[in-house]
Amino acid sequence: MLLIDVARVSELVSRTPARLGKVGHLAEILSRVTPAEAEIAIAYLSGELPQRQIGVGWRTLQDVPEPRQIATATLTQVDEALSTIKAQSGAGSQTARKTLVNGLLRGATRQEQVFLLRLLQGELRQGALEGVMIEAVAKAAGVTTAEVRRALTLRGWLPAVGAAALAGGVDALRAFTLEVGRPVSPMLAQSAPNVAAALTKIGVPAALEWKLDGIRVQVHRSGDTAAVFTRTLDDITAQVPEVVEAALALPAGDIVLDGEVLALRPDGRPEPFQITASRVASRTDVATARKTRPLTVFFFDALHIHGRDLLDLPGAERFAALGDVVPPSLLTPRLVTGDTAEAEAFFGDAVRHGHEGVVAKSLAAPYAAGRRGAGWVKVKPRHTLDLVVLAVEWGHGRRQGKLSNLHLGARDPETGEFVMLGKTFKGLTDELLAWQTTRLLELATGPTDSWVVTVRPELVVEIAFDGVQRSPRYPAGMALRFARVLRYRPDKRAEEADTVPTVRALML
Ligand SMILES: Nc1ncnc2c1ncn2[C@@H]1O[C@H](COP(=O)(O)OP(=O)(O)OP(=O)(O)O)[C@@H](O)[C@H]1O
Repeated sequence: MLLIDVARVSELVSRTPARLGKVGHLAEILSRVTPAEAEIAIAYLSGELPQRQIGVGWRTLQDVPEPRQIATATLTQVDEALSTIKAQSGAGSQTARKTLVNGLLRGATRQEQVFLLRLLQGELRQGALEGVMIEAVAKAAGVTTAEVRRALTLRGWLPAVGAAALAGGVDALRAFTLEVGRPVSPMLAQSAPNVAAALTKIGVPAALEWKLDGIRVQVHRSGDTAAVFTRTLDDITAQVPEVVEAALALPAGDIVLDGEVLALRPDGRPEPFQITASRVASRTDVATARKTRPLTVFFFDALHIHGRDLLDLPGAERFAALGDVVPPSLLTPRLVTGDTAEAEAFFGDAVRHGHEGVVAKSLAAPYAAGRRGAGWVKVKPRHTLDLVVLAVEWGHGRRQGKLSNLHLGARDPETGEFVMLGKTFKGLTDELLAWQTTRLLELATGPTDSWVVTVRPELVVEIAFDGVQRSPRYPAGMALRFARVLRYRPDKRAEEADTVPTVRALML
C-alpha cells in the first residue's frame, strides 16, 4: 500500500465529524491491506507514534522541500525510514535525523508531506482515537468490539491486535492470554466526593484500602527473574531493585501483582510524591539512591499466580489469592466493611498517616484492565484535576526568563483535542519553574521568543482548584476558580488527563 492511501484516509477522517463515518473510512482501508500493513496503518492513524519516540525536533521540520507530483513511497518503506531515524543516536544524530527526514519529505507528495509532518510532530489528532480504531478493526475483521478490547487488554498494543484480528479473526484474538513479562494496562478508579457516596456506588460490604501516594507498579515474576512496569507500561526494573527483591522473595514462581511503590520516611510516613517520583525516575547510581531513599512496595491486587489468570475472578477471591503469597507487611492496609461510620474512620486514618485518601473496592467485580472500572472508587479530601499544558507565558519581574503562566486544558473524549479551561502561575516553586521552563521549551511548537509559547500537549499537571464556574471567555464555557499547581504527573500521558465532561460535572 502507498503512503498516500493512509494520508488520504487521515484527511478524510479528520474532515468527517460523525464517529460512525470515521469508523467506516478506517474500516474500509483496513479491510483491503495486508495484516503487516494494517499494523503500521493502525499505529500511524491512531497516533500511537508520538513524536518523542522518533525524536525529531520542531526546527528539523521547518525547511520542507518541494513535494513530488506522483506518489511512490510505500507504507512499509516509510515505516523503515522512520525506524532508521529513530535509531540515530550519539554525536551528530540530530544532523543525521534532519537529513533523513528531509529525504523522506522529498520523496512525498504534498498530501503525504502534510501527513508526515503532523505525524512527526505528534499532532495527528484527527479523531481516530483508540475507541474509534477498535470499532474500525472489529468492523474490518468481522469480529465484536468486545473481542478486540479483551485482546487489547492482554496485549496492550492495538496495532498488533488489529493485525491479528485481520489475519486470523476471532480465533487469533482469543489466543491472546496474559503473558508473564508483558505488562497489561492497569485498572483505574472512578471518583466519589465522599466515603458514603463511594459505598453507595459500589454496594456493601466493600473493601476500603488506603490510597497510597506513590507510583503504580505492576510486578511480573517468572522463576528467578522479575520485571517492574509503570502505569504507562514503561519498564522500570533497573530503577527499583527493592521491588524486584521483594517479588523474588515471595513463595511463588509465576506471578503478576499490582501495587504502589513509595519512599517512606523513617517514621513510616510517605515522603512527598515528588521525592518518590524522582527516586523512581532516576537511572543513575541506583545503588547509592536506595541507601539514602529506600523504596517500599505495597501490593493490592493479583492478576496471575502459579500459571492461573485471575483477572476474571471477583475482587474478594483475587485478594485472598494475593494474601496467600504476599506477607501482611507488604499488603496495602485494607478494611472490609458495610458500615459507613467505620469506613469514614478508616478514611480519616489514611489521611492522618499522610496518604491521599482511600480506594473503595467491590468484592465482586473482576479486574477491569485498562479501564476506569466501576469496581474501584477513589475518595480524596480535596478536589484536583490532571490537566494538560497547552501553552505558557514568559514571566515578569522575579520570574523574568522563566516560562511561568500555564494555559491548562482538559481532553475532549470525542475529538481527542484539548480544550482550555484556565491559566495559572500559582503554586510553582523555583525548582518547578526551572524544570518546566526547560521541559516546555523542548515541547515548543512555535517561536519561543513570543510572549505566549505554544507547546505540544503532552505534559500533565495536577491542579488544585476551588470550583468550576461558567465563563464565556473560555471555549468550553467554563473556567477553573483559583487554580494552582500541585505537581507534575510524569507518569501520566495526555490521553489519560481528565476530560471536559469530568470537569463539567464539577460545575455548580
Ligand atoms: N490501594 C490502592 N488501590 C488502587 N490504586 C491505588 C491504591 N493506592 C494508591 N493507588 C493509586 O491510585 C491510582 C488509582 O486512581 P486513578 O485510577 O484515578 O489514577 P490517578 O488518575 O493516577 O489518580 P490520582 O491522580 O488521584 O492519583 C492508581 O493508579 C494507583 O497508582
